[in-house]
Amino acid sequence: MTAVVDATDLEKRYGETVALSGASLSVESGEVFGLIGPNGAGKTTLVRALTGTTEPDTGTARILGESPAAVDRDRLGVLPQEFSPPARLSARELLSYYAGLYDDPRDPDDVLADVGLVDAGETWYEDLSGGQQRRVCVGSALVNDPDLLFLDEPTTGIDPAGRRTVWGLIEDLAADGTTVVLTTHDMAEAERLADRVGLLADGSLVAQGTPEALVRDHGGSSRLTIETAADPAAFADLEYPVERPNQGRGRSPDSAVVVRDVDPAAIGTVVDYLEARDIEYTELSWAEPDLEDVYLELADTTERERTDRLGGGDGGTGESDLAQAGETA
Ligand SMILES: Nc1ncnc2c1ncn2[C@@H]1O[C@H](COP(=O)(O)OP(=O)(O)OP(=O)(O)O)[C@@H](O)[C@H]1O
Repeated sequence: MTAVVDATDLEKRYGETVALSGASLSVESGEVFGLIGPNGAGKTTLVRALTGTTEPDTGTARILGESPAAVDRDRLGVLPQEFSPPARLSARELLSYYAGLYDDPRDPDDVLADVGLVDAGETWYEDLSGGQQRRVCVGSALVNDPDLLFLDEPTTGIDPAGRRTVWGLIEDLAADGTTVVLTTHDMAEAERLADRVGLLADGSLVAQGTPEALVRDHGGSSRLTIETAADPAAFADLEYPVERPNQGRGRSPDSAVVVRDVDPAAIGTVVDYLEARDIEYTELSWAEPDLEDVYLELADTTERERTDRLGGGDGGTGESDLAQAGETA
């Protein structure tokens, strides 16, 4: 297979801020590569360095076999995170306008249909909803039928049905051989669309792999979540590890405990334990580890490392985890 995106040791500073600190990645032809990571990790800067809109301080980047600034724009599609097209053009006019910039564009009406906006074709951009606007922007990155497509948070602000339209579109593009690099904060999106996922933290890729491999290597064990006001200390005699849920999962840590590593067949023993000790609970739910667990674990580990490096840490325990993650990358 041919590497369509090939970046080695990219570094980029903005004054004192280190946006990229040795980011390397390679994306093969026809792959969908998902880039995930916390706010400020460097995802947009990496996309900008790979698409020729910013120059890295050091390191090398090649896309479609050329330097990003030299690549034939007819072969490249880019949806930036911030994109504000002229407000007083209709959705159809905007797509026609962008189509006119290329030698052999797609029919704008087909693109309008692809992004699910046929009925809103005559509406001015400024009168579209936020999600519809984003869909027009996605369409504008597709009008030249690119071989390589960068989508920086394509579905932000799009409702669940619209998100599925965009997901289907990306799947169809990938099936036709388009190489896609996608940044997202939506772990379900990364897990569903990406052949491989790279986790960027603190300016470098700390782990890369298929979603399955990342979950296997870094996702930890299964979670049995018990909605209860009881303190984890009440579970001291339970034979499984017990912890508070991570706040990244949108739960108040005081309203639940998580029991790790319980086989589904053994859930009954945990229920017996709760009942024998009169521990009140409202709900039990069991889940396999997923990409969100990987994200929370590795992003948290990197943050602890960074804080320790800056001398403000509490001696966190993530060193060995990060070393392991580095080996994966
Ligand atoms: N043009 C710029 N000038 C100064 N600092 C910048 C610039 N662009 C990015 N940065 C800084 O570089 C770091 C990385 O930013 P970047 O936008 O690449 O992160 P990100 O991972 O895309 O974040 P988010 O998930 O919030 O979009 C941040 O600290 C940001 O403030």
